[in-house]
Amino acid sequence: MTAADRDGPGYGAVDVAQPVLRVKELSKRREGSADDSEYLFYDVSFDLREGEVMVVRGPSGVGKTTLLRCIAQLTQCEAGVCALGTARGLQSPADMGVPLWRADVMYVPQRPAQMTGTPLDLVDMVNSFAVQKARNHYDPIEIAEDWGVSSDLWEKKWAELSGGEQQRIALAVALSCDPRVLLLDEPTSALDPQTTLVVEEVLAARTCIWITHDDAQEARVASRCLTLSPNASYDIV
Ligand SMILES: Nc1ncnc2c1ncn2[C@@H]1O[C@H](COP(=O)(O)OP(=O)(O)OP(=O)(O)O)[C@@H](O)[C@H]1O
Repeated sequence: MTAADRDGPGYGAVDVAQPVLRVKELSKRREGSADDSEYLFYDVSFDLREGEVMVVRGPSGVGKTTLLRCIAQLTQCEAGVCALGTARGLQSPADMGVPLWRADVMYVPQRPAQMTGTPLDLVDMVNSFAVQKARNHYDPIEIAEDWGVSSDLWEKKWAELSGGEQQRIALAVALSCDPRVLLLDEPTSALDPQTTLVVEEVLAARTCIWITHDDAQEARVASRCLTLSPNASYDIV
Protein backbone atom coordinates (compact mmCIF):
# COMPACT_ATOMS: atom_id res chain seq x y z
CA MET A 1 0.00 0.00 0.00
CA THR A 2 1.36 3.47 -0.85
CA ALA A 3 0.48 6.86 0.53
CA ALA A 4 -1.41 7.59 -2.66
CA ASP A 5 -3.93 4.77 -2.27
CA ARG A 6 -4.41 4.87 1.48
CA ASP A 7 -7.84 5.62 2.80
CA GLY A 8 -9.50 5.45 6.14
CA PRO A 9 -9.86 7.83 9.05
CA GLY A 10 -7.84 10.97 8.56
CA TYR A 11 -6.58 10.04 5.10
CA GLY A 12 -8.28 10.22 1.74
CA ALA A 13 -5.72 10.92 -0.97
CA VAL A 14 -2.50 11.98 0.70
CA ASP A 15 -0.38 14.61 -1.04
CA VAL A 16 2.82 12.66 -1.65
CA ALA A 17 4.80 15.89 -2.03
CA GLN A 18 4.55 16.55 1.71
CA PRO A 19 6.69 14.60 4.16
CA VAL A 20 5.21 11.54 5.82
CA LEU A 21 6.61 12.80 9.12
CA ARG A 22 7.90 16.21 10.14
CA VAL A 23 9.90 16.60 13.36
CA LYS A 24 10.54 20.22 14.28
CA GLU A 25 12.75 21.59 17.03
CA LEU A 26 12.29 18.66 19.39
CA SER A 27 14.15 19.10 22.69
CA LYS A 28 14.28 16.86 25.73
CA ARG A 29 15.98 17.41 29.07
CA ARG A 30 17.93 14.59 30.69
CA GLU A 31 15.89 13.07 33.51
CA GLY A 32 17.28 14.02 36.93
CA SER A 33 19.84 16.52 35.61
CA ALA A 34 20.92 18.84 38.44
CA ASP A 35 19.35 22.11 37.28
CA ASP A 36 17.14 20.77 34.54
CA SER A 37 19.35 22.55 32.01
CA GLU A 38 21.09 19.47 30.62
CA TYR A 39 19.55 18.35 27.37
CA LEU A 40 19.58 14.87 25.90
CA PHE A 41 18.86 16.38 22.50
CA TYR A 42 18.10 19.95 21.46
CA ASP A 43 16.16 21.40 18.53
CA VAL A 44 16.11 18.20 16.48
CA SER A 45 14.40 18.83 13.13
CA PHE A 46 13.97 16.70 10.02
CA ASP A 47 11.44 15.60 7.43
CA LEU A 48 10.97 11.91 6.68
CA ARG A 49 9.64 11.06 3.24
CA GLU A 50 7.74 8.00 2.04
CA GLY A 51 10.06 4.99 1.87
CA GLU A 52 12.99 6.66 3.65
CA VAL A 53 14.90 4.87 6.37
CA MET A 54 16.54 7.27 8.78
CA VAL A 55 19.08 5.47 10.91
CA VAL A 56 19.77 6.88 14.37
CA ARG A 57 23.28 6.43 15.76
CA GLY A 58 25.08 7.58 18.88
CA PRO A 59 26.75 6.21 21.98
CA SER A 60 24.86 4.27 24.60
CA GLY A 61 22.76 6.52 26.82
CA VAL A 62 22.82 9.49 24.43
CA GLY A 63 19.03 9.53 24.03
CA LYS A 64 18.20 7.51 20.91
CA THR A 65 15.36 5.53 22.52
CA THR A 66 14.04 8.66 24.21
CA LEU A 67 13.95 10.48 20.85
CA LEU A 68 11.88 7.69 19.30
CA ARG A 69 9.57 7.55 22.31
CA CYS A 70 9.03 11.34 22.11
CA ILE A 71 8.13 11.05 18.42
CA ALA A 72 5.74 8.19 19.28
CA GLN A 73 4.09 10.35 21.98
CA LEU A 74 5.04 7.80 24.62
CA THR A 75 7.38 10.24 26.41
CA GLN A 76 6.76 13.97 26.75
CA CYS A 77 9.37 16.39 25.49
CA GLU A 78 9.99 19.95 26.63
CA ALA A 79 9.69 21.58 23.24
CA GLY A 80 9.06 20.88 19.60
CA VAL A 81 6.34 19.46 17.41
CA CYS A 82 5.78 16.42 15.24
CA ALA A 83 3.33 16.25 12.36
CA LEU A 84 2.13 13.61 9.94
CA GLY A 85 1.34 14.30 6.29
CA THR A 86 -2.35 13.57 5.74
CA ALA A 87 -5.03 14.46 3.21
CA ARG A 88 -5.78 17.42 5.49
CA GLY A 89 -2.17 18.58 5.40
CA LEU A 90 0.34 18.21 8.20
CA GLN A 91 -1.40 17.16 11.38
CA SER A 92 0.00 17.07 14.91
CA PRO A 93 -0.85 14.39 17.49
CA ALA A 94 -3.27 16.91 19.04
CA ASP A 95 -4.97 17.49 15.66
CA MET A 96 -5.53 13.80 14.94
CA GLY A 97 -5.67 12.43 18.50
CA VAL A 98 -2.85 10.56 20.23
CA PRO A 99 -4.33 7.03 19.78
CA LEU A 100 -4.52 7.50 15.99
CA TRP A 101 -1.03 9.05 16.00
CA ARG A 102 0.40 6.03 17.83
CA ALA A 103 -1.29 3.68 15.38
CA ASP A 104 0.33 5.57 12.49
CA VAL A 105 3.71 6.26 14.10
CA MET A 106 4.43 3.01 15.89
CA TYR A 107 7.31 2.47 18.29
CA VAL A 108 8.63 -1.09 18.44
CA PRO A 109 10.87 -1.74 21.46
CA GLN A 110 13.83 -4.12 21.25
CA ARG A 111 11.79 -6.73 23.06
CA PRO A 112 8.24 -6.77 24.40
CA ALA A 113 8.73 -5.63 27.99
CA GLN A 114 7.88 -8.40 30.47
CA MET A 115 4.60 -9.25 28.84
CA THR A 116 2.33 -11.77 30.43
CA GLY A 117 0.25 -14.10 28.29
CA THR A 118 1.01 -15.17 24.76
CA PRO A 119 1.68 -13.36 21.46
CA LEU A 120 -1.88 -14.23 20.41
CA ASP A 121 -3.12 -12.33 23.48
CA LEU A 122 -1.17 -9.33 22.20
CA VAL A 123 -2.80 -9.64 18.77
CA ASP A 124 -6.24 -9.80 20.41
CA MET A 125 -5.43 -6.75 22.52
CA VAL A 126 -4.19 -4.73 19.52
CA ASN A 127 -7.25 -5.72 17.49
CA SER A 128 -9.54 -4.58 20.30
CA PHE A 129 -8.27 -0.96 20.14
CA ALA A 130 -10.86 1.29 18.48
CA VAL A 131 -8.27 2.90 16.17
CA GLN A 132 -7.09 -0.52 14.99
CA LYS A 133 -10.61 -1.78 14.29
CA ALA A 134 -10.95 0.83 11.53
CA ARG A 135 -7.73 -0.23 9.76
CA ASN A 136 -6.62 -2.94 7.40
CA HIS A 137 -4.49 -5.61 9.03
CA TYR A 138 -2.08 -8.13 7.61
CA ASP A 139 -1.65 -11.54 9.19
CA PRO A 140 1.20 -11.30 11.73
CA ILE A 141 1.60 -15.08 11.85
CA GLU A 142 2.27 -15.17 8.10
CA ILE A 143 4.77 -12.31 8.36
CA ALA A 144 6.65 -14.07 11.15
CA GLU A 145 6.52 -17.43 9.35
CA ASP A 146 8.47 -15.84 6.49
CA TRP A 147 11.09 -15.03 9.12
CA GLY A 148 11.28 -18.62 10.39
CA VAL A 149 8.90 -18.29 13.35
CA SER A 150 6.70 -21.37 13.59
CA SER A 151 2.97 -20.65 13.99
CA ASP A 152 2.70 -22.77 17.15
CA LEU A 153 4.92 -20.28 19.03
CA TRP A 154 2.07 -17.76 19.06
CA GLU A 155 0.28 -19.82 21.71
CA LYS A 156 3.30 -20.09 24.00
CA LYS A 157 3.96 -17.73 26.90
CA TRP A 158 6.28 -14.83 26.02
CA ALA A 159 8.66 -16.00 28.77
CA GLU A 160 9.04 -19.38 27.02
CA LEU A 161 10.22 -17.74 23.77
CA SER A 162 13.81 -16.91 22.89
CA GLY A 163 14.87 -13.27 22.56
CA GLY A 164 14.99 -13.61 18.77
CA GLU A 165 11.52 -15.17 18.63
CA GLN A 166 10.09 -12.41 20.82
CA GLN A 167 11.74 -9.77 18.67
CA ARG A 168 10.45 -11.17 15.36
CA ILE A 169 6.94 -11.65 16.76
CA ALA A 170 6.81 -8.07 18.13
CA LEU A 171 7.96 -6.76 14.74
CA ALA A 172 5.41 -8.92 12.90
CA VAL A 173 2.58 -7.59 15.08
CA ALA A 174 3.68 -4.00 14.39
CA LEU A 175 3.93 -4.63 10.62
CA SER A 176 0.52 -6.32 10.60
CA CYS A 177 -0.99 -3.00 11.73
CA ASP A 178 0.53 -1.26 8.70
CA PRO A 179 1.64 1.94 10.46
CA ARG A 180 2.80 4.78 8.22
CA VAL A 181 6.05 5.18 10.15
CA LEU A 182 7.86 2.48 12.11
CA LEU A 183 10.11 3.59 14.95
CA LEU A 184 12.49 0.66 15.35
CA ASP A 185 14.68 0.30 18.42
CA GLU A 186 17.54 -2.02 17.44
CA PRO A 187 15.05 -4.32 15.69
CA THR A 188 17.49 -7.11 14.87
CA SER A 189 19.69 -7.02 18.00
CA ALA A 190 18.67 -10.55 19.07
CA LEU A 191 18.80 -12.17 15.61
CA ASP A 192 21.48 -14.26 13.93
CA PRO A 193 23.17 -12.71 10.86
CA GLN A 194 21.14 -14.73 8.34
CA THR A 195 17.77 -13.94 9.91
CA THR A 196 18.84 -10.31 10.33
CA LEU A 197 19.17 -9.97 6.54
CA VAL A 198 15.72 -11.48 5.91
CA VAL A 199 13.99 -9.27 8.51
CA GLU A 200 15.98 -6.23 7.40
CA GLU A 201 14.79 -6.58 3.81
CA VAL A 202 11.13 -6.34 4.87
CA LEU A 203 11.66 -3.48 7.33
CA ALA A 204 13.87 -1.44 5.01
CA ALA A 205 11.04 -1.35 2.45
CA ARG A 206 8.98 0.69 4.95
CA THR A 207 9.21 4.30 6.11
CA CYS A 208 11.27 3.99 9.28
CA ILE A 209 13.41 5.60 11.90
CA TRP A 210 15.80 2.84 12.91
CA ILE A 211 18.25 2.73 15.82
CA THR A 212 21.30 0.59 15.22
CA HIS A 213 24.85 0.31 16.56
CA ASP A 214 25.89 -1.70 13.50
CA ASP A 215 27.87 0.10 10.75
CA ALA A 216 27.20 -2.69 8.24
CA GLN A 217 23.46 -2.53 8.90
CA GLU A 218 23.49 1.23 8.48
CA ALA A 219 25.24 0.82 5.11
CA ARG A 220 22.60 -1.72 4.01
CA VAL A 221 19.42 0.09 5.06
CA ALA A 222 19.95 3.82 5.59
CA SER A 223 18.69 6.55 3.30
CA ARG A 224 20.00 9.07 5.85
CA CYS A 225 21.64 8.97 9.24
CA LEU A 226 20.99 11.10 12.31
CA THR A 227 23.79 10.98 14.88
CA LEU A 228 23.12 12.17 18.43
CA SER A 229 26.09 13.46 20.43
CA PRO A 230 26.56 13.58 24.20
CA ASN A 231 26.58 17.42 24.12
CA ALA A 232 22.94 17.32 22.92
CA SER A 233 23.87 18.37 19.38
CA TYR A 234 23.04 16.25 16.37
CA ASP A 235 24.03 15.80 12.79
CA ILE A 236 22.12 14.47 9.78
CA VAL A 237 23.85 13.18 6.65
N1 LIG B 1 11.53 10.02 30.02
C1 LIG B 1 12.79 10.39 30.13
N2 LIG B 1 13.09 11.69 30.34
C2 LIG B 1 14.35 12.10 30.44
N3 LIG B 1 15.41 11.29 30.42
C3 LIG B 1 15.18 9.98 30.23
C4 LIG B 1 13.87 9.47 30.05
N4 LIG B 1 13.93 8.14 29.87
C5 LIG B 1 15.25 7.82 29.94
N5 LIG B 1 15.98 8.92 30.19
C6 LIG B 1 17.42 9.01 30.35
O1 LIG B 1 17.93 9.38 29.10
C7 LIG B 1 19.20 8.79 28.90
C8 LIG B 1 19.25 8.18 27.54
O2 LIG B 1 18.49 6.96 27.52
P1 LIG B 1 18.11 6.28 26.14
O3 LIG B 1 17.58 4.93 26.49
O4 LIG B 1 17.26 7.18 25.36
O5 LIG B 1 19.55 6.15 25.46
P2 LIG B 1 20.02 5.32 24.20
O6 LIG B 1 20.84 6.25 23.38
O7 LIG B 1 18.83 4.71 23.51
O8 LIG B 1 20.91 4.21 24.85
P3 LIG B 1 21.25 2.69 24.40
O9 LIG B 1 22.06 2.78 23.13
O10 LIG B 1 22.07 2.19 25.55
O11 LIG B 1 19.95 1.95 24.25
C9 LIG B 1 19.43 7.82 30.05
O12 LIG B 1 20.34 8.42 30.93
C10 LIG B 1 18.06 7.70 30.68
O13 LIG B 1 18.15 7.55 32.07
